[in-house]
Amino acid sequence: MKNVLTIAGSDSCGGAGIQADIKTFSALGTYGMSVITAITAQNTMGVFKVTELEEEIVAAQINCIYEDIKVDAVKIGMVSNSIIIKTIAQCLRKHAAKNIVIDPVMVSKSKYKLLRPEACEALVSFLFPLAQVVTPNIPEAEVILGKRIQNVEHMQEAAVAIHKMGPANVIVKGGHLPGDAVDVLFDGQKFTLLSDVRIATKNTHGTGCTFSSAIAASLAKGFNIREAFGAAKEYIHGAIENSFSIGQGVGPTHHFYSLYKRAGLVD
Ligand SMILES: Nc1ncnc2c1ncn2[C@@H]1O[C@H](COP(=O)(O)OP(=O)(O)OP(=O)(O)O)[C@@H](O)[C@H]1O
Ligand SMILES: Cc1ncc(CO)c(N)n1
Repeated sequence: MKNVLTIAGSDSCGGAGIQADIKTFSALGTYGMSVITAITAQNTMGVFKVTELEEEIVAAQINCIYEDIKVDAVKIGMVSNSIIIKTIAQCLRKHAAKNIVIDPVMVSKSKYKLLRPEACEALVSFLFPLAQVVTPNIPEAEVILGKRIQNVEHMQEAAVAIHKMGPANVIVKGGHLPGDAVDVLFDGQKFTLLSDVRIATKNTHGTGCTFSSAIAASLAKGFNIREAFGAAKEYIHGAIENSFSIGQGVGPTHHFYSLYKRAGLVD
């Protein structure tokens, strides 16, 4: 069994954040662990309150895990302030953490700010250089670079520019552009583009969290970055295709659809 850690925020309605990450790790046959950075009160309609945790308890959670358990990959999601960002960077350096996947979460689908604007610089300068891969969506890449991204060519340029900020690989996700869902990987030398038909659904709560967690689980299993990208793209496609409506807003993706089908729990 490979062990995968998520360092992220808790999503009370279970569609994104820590909860989506652990479901993804489990569905992909890895053992999931968590370091919680913030507690969000959210549902399918929006984020209503956020409490950031103290950096001491974030550091203690990370140290506890690394001092006892071999961590095969770590995914970092919502980290809302620069003190917690610096603490995480320090702890991961101390433990020589490997296979670090950074999803630079900034704003929820409902437009709530999950990263303090003044902390963006810390995220880039302290965490990006530690990453095996960073996975910004289009609005995140636009904030990081201060530039509009309107097509696949712009996504490729953005991947090159973000690569210069220190990560070994960059995947710019195209979920926010119209048309097919095209994602761009840049490894410092060449591009890999993966494209899927866009699934017509409103239920895409947590797609970014799920995608980056699938990459982390795949890296933990020994896949190289291109293989991990392919496995994550396939996983997110199935999870969105089988997404469902709970509540009144944006519903979650489905992590265990193939297991449920085999067990006769769904049609
Ligand atoms: N409707 C869709 N159909 C197919 N693939 C999609 C769809 N929406 C997003 N994707 C894919 O899902 C993955 C996540 O991309 P997306 O841009 O939605 O992430 P995100 O905006 O970070 O998500 P979140 O809002 O949860 O943070 C990418 O591989 C993207 O191409
Ligand atoms: C805790 C958390 N992390 C990430 C997202 C992604 O938007 C969210 N909605 N909530």
